[in-house]
Amino acid sequence: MSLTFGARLSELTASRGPLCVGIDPHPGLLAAWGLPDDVSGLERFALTCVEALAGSVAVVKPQAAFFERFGSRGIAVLERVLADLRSGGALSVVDAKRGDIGSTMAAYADAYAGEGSPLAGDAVTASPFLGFGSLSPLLDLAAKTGRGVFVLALTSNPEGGSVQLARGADGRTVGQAVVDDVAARNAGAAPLGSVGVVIGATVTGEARSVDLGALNGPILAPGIGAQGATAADLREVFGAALPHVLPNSSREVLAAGPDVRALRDAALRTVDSVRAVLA
Ligand SMILES: O=c1ccn([C@@H]2O[C@H](COP(=O)(O)O)[C@@H](O)[C@H]2O)c(=O)[nH]1
Repeated sequence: MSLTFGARLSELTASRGPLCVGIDPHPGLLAAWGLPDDVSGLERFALTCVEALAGSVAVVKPQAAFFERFGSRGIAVLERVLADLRSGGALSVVDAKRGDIGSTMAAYADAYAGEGSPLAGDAVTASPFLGFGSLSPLLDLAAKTGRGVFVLALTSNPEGGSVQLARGADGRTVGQAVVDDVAARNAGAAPLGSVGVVIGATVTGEARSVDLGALNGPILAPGIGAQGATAADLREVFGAALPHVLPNSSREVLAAGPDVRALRDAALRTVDSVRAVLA
Protein backbone atom coordinates (compact mmCIF):
# COMPACT_ATOMS: atom_id res chain seq x y z
CA MET A 1 0.00 0.00 0.00
CA SER A 2 1.40 3.37 -0.94
CA LEU A 3 0.22 5.34 2.13
CA THR A 4 0.70 4.23 5.73
CA PHE A 5 -2.33 3.17 7.78
CA GLY A 6 -1.97 6.33 9.88
CA ALA A 7 -2.09 8.50 6.76
CA ARG A 8 -5.08 6.63 5.26
CA LEU A 9 -6.93 6.83 8.56
CA SER A 10 -6.29 10.57 8.91
CA GLU A 11 -7.50 11.19 5.37
CA LEU A 12 -10.68 9.12 5.63
CA THR A 13 -11.74 10.28 9.10
CA ALA A 14 -11.31 13.89 7.90
CA SER A 15 -13.78 13.30 5.07
CA ARG A 16 -16.20 10.75 6.57
CA GLY A 17 -15.93 11.58 10.26
CA PRO A 18 -14.20 9.81 13.14
CA LEU A 19 -16.21 6.65 13.67
CA CYS A 20 -15.60 2.94 13.61
CA VAL A 21 -18.70 0.74 13.38
CA GLY A 22 -18.38 -2.88 14.45
CA ILE A 23 -19.76 -5.89 12.62
CA ASP A 24 -20.66 -8.05 15.62
CA PRO A 25 -23.19 -10.68 14.52
CA HIS A 26 -24.36 -11.69 18.00
CA PRO A 27 -26.91 -14.54 18.03
CA GLY A 28 -29.47 -12.09 19.48
CA LEU A 29 -28.92 -9.64 16.63
CA LEU A 30 -29.24 -12.40 14.01
CA ALA A 31 -32.60 -13.27 15.59
CA ALA A 32 -33.68 -9.62 15.72
CA TRP A 33 -32.86 -9.30 12.01
CA GLY A 34 -34.94 -12.43 11.29
CA LEU A 35 -31.87 -14.45 10.33
CA PRO A 36 -30.92 -18.00 11.32
CA ASP A 37 -28.02 -18.54 13.72
CA ASP A 38 -25.96 -20.34 11.09
CA VAL A 39 -23.41 -19.45 8.46
CA SER A 40 -26.07 -18.30 5.96
CA GLY A 41 -27.43 -15.87 8.60
CA LEU A 42 -23.90 -14.70 9.39
CA GLU A 43 -23.19 -14.05 5.72
CA ARG A 44 -26.44 -12.14 5.12
CA PHE A 45 -25.88 -10.05 8.27
CA ALA A 46 -22.26 -9.21 7.51
CA LEU A 47 -22.81 -8.39 3.83
CA THR A 48 -25.79 -6.17 4.73
CA CYS A 49 -23.48 -4.27 7.08
CA VAL A 50 -20.91 -3.89 4.31
CA GLU A 51 -23.57 -2.62 1.90
CA ALA A 52 -24.80 -0.07 4.46
CA LEU A 53 -21.45 1.09 5.80
CA ALA A 54 -18.57 0.65 3.34
CA GLY A 55 -19.41 3.75 1.32
CA SER A 56 -20.20 6.03 4.22
CA VAL A 57 -18.23 5.39 7.43
CA ALA A 58 -14.46 5.68 7.73
CA VAL A 59 -13.71 2.44 9.56
CA VAL A 60 -15.51 -0.88 10.00
CA LYS A 61 -14.40 -3.43 12.60
CA PRO A 62 -15.51 -7.02 12.08
CA GLN A 63 -15.30 -8.88 15.41
CA ALA A 64 -13.48 -12.12 14.47
CA ALA A 65 -15.08 -14.13 17.30
CA PHE A 66 -18.51 -14.03 15.68
CA PHE A 67 -17.07 -15.43 12.44
CA GLU A 68 -14.90 -18.04 14.19
CA ARG A 69 -18.06 -19.42 15.86
CA PHE A 70 -18.90 -21.02 12.52
CA GLY A 71 -15.48 -22.55 11.82
CA SER A 72 -13.84 -22.41 8.43
CA ARG A 73 -17.04 -21.31 6.66
CA GLY A 74 -17.35 -18.39 9.07
CA ILE A 75 -13.73 -17.43 8.43
CA ALA A 76 -14.47 -17.50 4.69
CA VAL A 77 -17.27 -14.97 5.31
CA LEU A 78 -14.82 -12.76 7.22
CA GLU A 79 -12.42 -12.91 4.27
CA ARG A 80 -15.22 -11.86 1.89
CA VAL A 81 -16.20 -9.00 4.24
CA LEU A 82 -12.62 -7.70 4.27
CA ALA A 83 -12.37 -7.83 0.48
CA ASP A 84 -15.73 -6.08 0.06
CA LEU A 85 -14.90 -3.36 2.61
CA ARG A 86 -11.68 -2.70 0.70
CA SER A 87 -13.47 -2.34 -2.62
CA GLY A 88 -16.30 -0.38 -0.97
CA GLY A 89 -13.94 2.29 0.32
CA ALA A 90 -13.89 1.81 4.11
CA LEU A 91 -10.86 0.91 6.19
CA SER A 92 -11.13 -2.34 8.13
CA VAL A 93 -9.88 -3.29 11.58
CA VAL A 94 -9.96 -7.02 12.25
CA ASP A 95 -10.76 -7.31 15.95
CA ALA A 96 -8.90 -10.54 16.65
CA LYS A 97 -6.89 -9.44 19.73
CA ARG A 98 -4.00 -11.74 18.94
CA GLY A 99 -1.07 -12.10 21.31
CA ASP A 100 1.50 -14.90 21.85
CA ILE A 101 5.21 -15.53 22.22
CA GLY A 102 7.20 -13.80 19.49
CA SER A 103 7.90 -16.87 17.35
CA THR A 104 4.19 -17.66 17.15
CA MET A 105 3.34 -13.99 16.77
CA ALA A 106 5.25 -14.11 13.48
CA ALA A 107 2.63 -16.52 12.14
CA TYR A 108 -0.21 -14.26 13.33
CA ALA A 109 1.61 -11.42 11.60
CA ASP A 110 1.58 -13.34 8.30
CA ALA A 111 -2.16 -13.98 8.73
CA TYR A 112 -3.27 -10.48 9.76
CA ALA A 113 -0.67 -8.19 8.20
CA GLY A 114 0.90 -10.20 5.39
CA GLU A 115 0.61 -8.85 1.87
CA GLY A 116 -2.02 -10.84 0.01
CA SER A 117 -3.28 -12.67 3.11
CA PRO A 118 -7.07 -13.03 2.88
CA LEU A 119 -7.41 -12.30 6.62
CA ALA A 120 -5.41 -9.08 6.51
CA GLY A 121 -7.51 -5.95 6.79
CA ASP A 122 -6.11 -2.45 7.12
CA ALA A 123 -5.39 -3.03 10.81
CA VAL A 124 -5.71 -5.66 13.51
CA THR A 125 -6.12 -5.55 17.29
CA ALA A 126 -3.40 -7.16 19.43
CA SER A 127 -2.94 -8.04 23.10
CA PRO A 128 0.38 -6.95 24.69
CA PHE A 129 -0.05 -8.95 27.88
CA LEU A 130 2.67 -11.45 26.98
CA GLY A 131 5.00 -8.45 26.97
CA PHE A 132 4.98 -5.60 24.46
CA GLY A 133 8.18 -6.92 22.82
CA SER A 134 6.40 -10.15 21.87
CA LEU A 135 4.32 -8.10 19.40
CA SER A 136 7.42 -7.03 17.42
CA PRO A 137 6.92 -9.49 14.52
CA LEU A 138 3.40 -8.14 13.98
CA LEU A 139 4.38 -4.49 14.39
CA ASP A 140 7.34 -4.92 12.02
CA LEU A 141 5.39 -6.69 9.29
CA ALA A 142 2.47 -4.26 9.58
CA ALA A 143 4.88 -1.34 9.17
CA LYS A 144 6.32 -3.00 6.08
CA THR A 145 2.94 -3.66 4.44
CA GLY A 146 1.37 -0.30 5.36
CA ARG A 147 -1.00 -1.72 7.92
CA GLY A 148 -1.98 -0.66 11.41
CA VAL A 149 -2.08 -2.41 14.79
CA PHE A 150 -4.28 -1.36 17.73
CA VAL A 151 -2.73 -2.54 21.00
CA LEU A 152 -4.95 -3.07 24.06
CA ALA A 153 -4.05 -0.58 26.81
CA LEU A 154 -7.08 0.20 29.01
CA THR A 155 -9.98 -1.91 27.84
CA SER A 156 -13.64 -0.97 28.15
CA ASN A 157 -14.70 -3.86 30.39
CA PRO A 158 -14.93 -3.30 34.15
CA GLU A 159 -12.52 -6.19 34.90
CA GLY A 160 -9.68 -4.70 32.82
CA GLY A 161 -8.39 -2.40 35.55
CA SER A 162 -7.28 -5.28 37.78
CA VAL A 163 -4.49 -5.99 35.29
CA GLN A 164 -4.12 -2.74 33.38
CA LEU A 165 -3.93 -0.43 36.41
CA ALA A 166 -1.40 -2.58 38.25
CA ARG A 167 1.91 -0.75 38.68
CA GLY A 168 5.35 -1.91 37.64
CA ALA A 169 8.65 -1.28 39.43
CA ASP A 170 8.94 2.17 37.81
CA GLY A 171 5.54 3.22 39.23
CA ARG A 172 3.75 3.38 35.88
CA THR A 173 0.53 1.46 35.35
CA VAL A 174 0.55 -1.40 32.84
CA GLY A 175 -1.79 0.65 30.62
CA GLN A 176 0.55 3.65 30.71
CA ALA A 177 3.54 1.44 29.88
CA VAL A 178 1.68 0.10 26.82
CA VAL A 179 0.86 3.66 25.72
CA ASP A 180 4.53 4.65 26.14
CA ASP A 181 5.75 1.62 24.15
CA VAL A 182 3.32 2.48 21.34
CA ALA A 183 4.44 6.12 21.45
CA ALA A 184 8.05 5.01 20.92
CA ARG A 185 6.95 3.09 17.81
CA ASN A 186 5.16 6.16 16.43
CA ALA A 187 7.90 8.71 17.12
CA GLY A 188 8.47 10.99 14.13
CA ALA A 189 5.62 9.57 12.02
CA ALA A 190 3.52 12.10 10.11
CA PRO A 191 0.67 12.89 9.86
CA LEU A 192 -0.03 10.11 12.41
CA GLY A 193 1.67 6.89 13.45
CA SER A 194 0.16 3.57 12.41
CA VAL A 195 0.25 1.90 15.81
CA GLY A 196 -2.77 2.73 17.92
CA VAL A 197 -4.01 1.88 21.37
CA VAL A 198 -7.38 0.63 22.58
CA ILE A 199 -8.80 2.65 25.45
CA GLY A 200 -12.45 2.21 26.34
CA ALA A 201 -14.78 5.20 26.19
CA THR A 202 -16.17 3.71 29.40
CA VAL A 203 -13.01 3.98 31.51
CA THR A 204 -13.34 5.83 34.79
CA GLY A 205 -11.22 7.01 37.70
CA GLU A 206 -7.49 6.46 37.51
CA ALA A 207 -7.59 5.13 33.94
CA ARG A 208 -8.59 8.62 32.80
CA SER A 209 -5.31 10.08 33.94
CA VAL A 210 -3.31 8.09 31.38
CA ASP A 211 -0.83 10.41 29.66
CA LEU A 212 -1.46 10.31 25.89
CA GLY A 213 0.64 13.39 25.09
CA ALA A 214 3.40 11.57 23.18
CA LEU A 215 1.26 8.85 21.57
CA ASN A 216 1.17 10.25 18.02
CA GLY A 217 -1.19 7.45 17.04
CA PRO A 218 -4.89 6.66 16.86
CA ILE A 219 -6.96 5.71 19.92
CA LEU A 220 -9.66 3.14 19.25
CA ALA A 221 -12.36 3.81 21.86
CA PRO A 222 -15.01 1.08 22.11
CA GLY A 223 -17.91 1.37 24.51
CA ILE A 224 -20.24 3.88 22.83
CA GLY A 225 -23.84 2.69 23.03
CA ALA A 226 -24.42 -0.81 24.39
CA GLN A 227 -21.66 -0.53 27.02
CA GLY A 228 -23.10 2.73 28.31
CA ALA A 229 -20.69 5.43 27.12
CA THR A 230 -21.96 8.38 25.11
CA ALA A 231 -20.24 10.71 22.67
CA ALA A 232 -20.30 13.35 25.40
CA ASP A 233 -18.13 11.11 27.63
CA LEU A 234 -15.29 11.24 25.10
CA ARG A 235 -14.26 14.74 26.17
CA GLU A 236 -14.05 13.68 29.83
CA VAL A 237 -12.05 10.57 29.07
CA PHE A 238 -9.64 11.80 26.40
CA GLY A 239 -9.25 15.56 26.94
CA ALA A 240 -6.46 16.97 24.76
CA ALA A 241 -6.08 13.67 22.88
CA LEU A 242 -9.61 13.95 21.38
CA PRO A 243 -8.41 14.69 17.82
CA HIS A 244 -6.85 11.22 17.67
CA VAL A 245 -9.83 9.33 19.07
CA LEU A 246 -11.68 6.83 16.88
CA PRO A 247 -14.84 5.90 18.80
CA ASN A 248 -16.39 2.50 18.11
CA SER A 249 -20.03 1.53 18.33
CA SER A 250 -21.33 -1.90 17.35
CA ARG A 251 -24.59 -3.22 18.88
CA GLU A 252 -26.29 0.16 19.18
CA VAL A 253 -25.86 0.89 15.46
CA LEU A 254 -26.51 -2.70 14.37
CA ALA A 255 -29.85 -2.70 16.21
CA ALA A 256 -31.16 -0.40 13.45
CA GLY A 257 -30.86 -3.18 10.82
CA PRO A 258 -31.64 -5.12 8.75
CA ASP A 259 -32.89 -2.28 6.55
CA VAL A 260 -29.78 -0.98 4.75
CA ARG A 261 -30.86 2.62 4.77
CA ALA A 262 -31.88 2.55 8.46
CA LEU A 263 -28.56 0.98 9.35
CA ARG A 264 -26.61 3.58 7.38
CA ASP A 265 -28.68 6.40 8.93
CA ALA A 266 -27.99 5.07 12.44
CA ALA A 267 -24.27 5.05 11.69
CA LEU A 268 -24.41 8.58 10.25
CA ARG A 269 -26.30 9.85 13.29
CA THR A 270 -23.53 8.44 15.48
CA VAL A 271 -20.93 10.11 13.24
CA ASP A 272 -22.73 13.43 13.77
CA SER A 273 -22.82 12.98 17.53
CA VAL A 274 -19.11 12.18 17.81
CA ARG A 275 -18.17 14.91 15.31
CA ALA A 276 -19.95 17.44 17.50
CA VAL A 277 -17.72 16.45 20.42
CA LEU A 278 -14.45 15.90 18.58
CA ALA A 279 -14.65 19.03 16.41
O1 LIG B 1 -11.68 -2.80 25.24
C1 LIG B 1 -12.35 -3.30 24.33
C2 LIG B 1 -11.79 -3.85 23.21
C3 LIG B 1 -12.62 -4.31 22.22
N1 LIG B 1 -13.96 -4.25 22.31
C4 LIG B 1 -14.79 -4.76 21.19
O2 LIG B 1 -15.50 -3.66 20.61
C5 LIG B 1 -16.83 -4.06 20.30
C6 LIG B 1 -17.82 -3.26 21.13
O3 LIG B 1 -19.14 -3.64 20.82
P1 LIG B 1 -20.44 -2.88 21.41
O4 LIG B 1 -21.56 -3.69 20.87
O5 LIG B 1 -20.42 -1.48 20.88
O6 LIG B 1 -20.33 -2.96 22.88
C7 LIG B 1 -16.89 -5.57 20.54
O7 LIG B 1 -16.53 -6.22 19.35
C8 LIG B 1 -15.82 -5.79 21.59
O8 LIG B 1 -15.28 -7.09 21.55
C9 LIG B 1 -14.51 -3.69 23.42
O9 LIG B 1 -15.74 -3.59 23.56
N2 LIG B 1 -13.70 -3.23 24.41
